[in-house]
Amino acid sequence: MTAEPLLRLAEVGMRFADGTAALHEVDLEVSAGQFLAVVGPSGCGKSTLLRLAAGLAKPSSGAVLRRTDEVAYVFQDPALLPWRTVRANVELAAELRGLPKPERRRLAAQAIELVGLEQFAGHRPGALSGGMRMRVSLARSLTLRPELFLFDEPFGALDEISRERLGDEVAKLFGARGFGAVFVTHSVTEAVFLSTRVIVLSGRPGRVVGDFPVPFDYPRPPELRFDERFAHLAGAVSACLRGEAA
Ligand SMILES: Nc1ncnc2c1ncn2[C@@H]1O[C@H](COP(=O)(O)OP(=O)(O)OP(=O)(O)O)[C@@H](O)[C@H]1O
Repeated sequence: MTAEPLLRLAEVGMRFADGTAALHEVDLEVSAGQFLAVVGPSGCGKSTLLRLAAGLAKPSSGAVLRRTDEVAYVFQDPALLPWRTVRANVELAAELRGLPKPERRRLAAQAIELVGLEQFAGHRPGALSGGMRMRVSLARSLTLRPELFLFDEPFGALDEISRERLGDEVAKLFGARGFGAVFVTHSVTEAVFLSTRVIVLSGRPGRVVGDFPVPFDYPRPPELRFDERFAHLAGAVSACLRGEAA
């Protein structure tokens, strides 16, 4: 199986105009059905890496090759319109694409069901918890059936329980849809729980210092987080992040 990768970064370096070097010779690949988690110290260039992957910036050296335009970018701010209901917010992406109303409705209803918000479809964002708002944001990106998801620390502002629940949701969606994903996080547990592979970046300029395949099958039960093999792998990723030899 040699599926053409959806995204490939080849020896990517990034140096900003002010001289700040953010990334150094980063190589990575993501194909459909691969969920790549990226961890690294603060300021090591993780968001920069996602911006390059999305085509929002050009690398100063190396190449970014993306085989799809069907990309969803999910970040910490759910960016919902407060005056619109959950349903109307979820419909927004399809609306901006110019899809006819019945099609938008259908896609939105499907996505709302996928993230378990059916009972709240008529509510406005102000009446929802932070975790629920994030679910609305996820549902909105799901309507366009993206091939590649780019997540920039999407659950960083949530409490631990909401964060784990959303992690469970994302793992479920990935198991069902099999998109390609790059997920930036500060949480090693989140990285291991969600991904098929964890990449560890060094301090700035970020370069790949660890690459850990994650062997657990999907669907992943929440209790996996307490499994001994899980703890062992998370421990190895943490040690790498702290700069200890594996
Ligand atoms: N447009 C820019 N011009 C100059 N420097 C920048 C620019 N954007 C980012 N940087 C710097 O590049 C480095 C990497 O930033 P980036 O936001 O990618 O890091 P990060 O790993 O996502 O950080 P965090 O984990 O804290 O969110 C930082 O030192 C940042 O200050």
